[in-house]
Amino acid sequence: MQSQVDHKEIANNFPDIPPFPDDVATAPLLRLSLGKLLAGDPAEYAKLFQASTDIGFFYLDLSDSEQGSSLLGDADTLFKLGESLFDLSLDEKKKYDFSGQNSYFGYKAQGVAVVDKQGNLDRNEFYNVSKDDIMGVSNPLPAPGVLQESRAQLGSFMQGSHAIVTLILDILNKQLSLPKGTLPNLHRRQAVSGDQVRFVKAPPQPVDDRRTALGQHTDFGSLTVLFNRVGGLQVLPPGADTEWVYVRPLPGHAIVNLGDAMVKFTNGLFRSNIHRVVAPPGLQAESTRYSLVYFARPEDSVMLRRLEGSEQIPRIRDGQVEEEINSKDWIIRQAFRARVDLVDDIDYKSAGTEQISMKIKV
Ligand SMILES: O=C(O)CCC(=O)C(=O)O
Ligand SMILES: [Fe+2]
Repeated sequence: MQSQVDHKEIANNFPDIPPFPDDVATAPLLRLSLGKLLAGDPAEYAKLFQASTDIGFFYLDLSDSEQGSSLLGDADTLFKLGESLFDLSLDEKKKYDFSGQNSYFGYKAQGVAVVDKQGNLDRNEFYNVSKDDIMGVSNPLPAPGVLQESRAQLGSFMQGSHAIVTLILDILNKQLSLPKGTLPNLHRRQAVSGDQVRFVKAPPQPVDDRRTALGQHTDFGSLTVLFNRVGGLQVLPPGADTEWVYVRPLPGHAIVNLGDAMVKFTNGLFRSNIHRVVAPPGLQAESTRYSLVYFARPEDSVMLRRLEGSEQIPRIRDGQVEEEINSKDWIIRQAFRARVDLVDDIDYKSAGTEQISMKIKV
């Protein structure tokens, strides 16, 4: 199993946020250094590969390189922007709900998705901003003034996040001995894709009714770069009879996880781990939880199937059938599967690629 994060070397908690409790079970995620990855450190490359196959989640220390520090600064700016964005009235925000037009960009109100088998509804709101819109790859969508005024900041955050995604894809490409550029070339920044920034807000929950805020899921793209300050994110580690454990937010770090596309590209060698968001633990339960995400997804037309050209990627087994689906269709299907307002056949539990990930039974 992986080494425990050493909390002593690094700041334990975020200023102005109640401490994350020490008495809850946390995921022993590997902690990688962006500085070392940028420097081409072989041991760090090996850790990246291990994290990608074992659990598909890791911490990335952004504080030890200029590139990372600049992204941390952009994330700070967007956390503030997220607060003003969600402070708009519900009527105003609902003007930017484009789900009726089969688009996952824009606003998602609280309480539209089923989170568990009892049929309880979600307890968080989202705003998804398209990378293509901000980068000028597609026509701009209507957006509230606070976002219109912040296009430069959004662009800077997207560029910084995408650069990290490209670095990680490039390293994994090398580790897999795939033909040069295979993975990065499926995720070009100027190509049409479902890449997006997501702002998330979850209000404190009533003391006697604390429930799942965001239902269990695997991310459906390639790589997710997540900024958390208040706890609540949980992962279900691989293996039989495992239990949900928290991912402790670490100052100066992003939480990075692999999505379904990486599982499909590697026929189950890499893992897209199931996760969810519950009420924050301990004293943090009284806090409003904001989080900030960059989702990198394959370009829209990319078919989500095993990549050719690597001996390390397991072959398609006899009788195994690969679904014929491109990135765009996969994302729409997964994004809307639990929406009471959009689909008749609710699938709250969709395991994404769990069935082809090699190390778990759900
Ligand atoms: O808010 C978080 O910490 C996680 C959000 C998440 O998993 C998602 O939006 O896919
Ligand atoms: Fe997620």
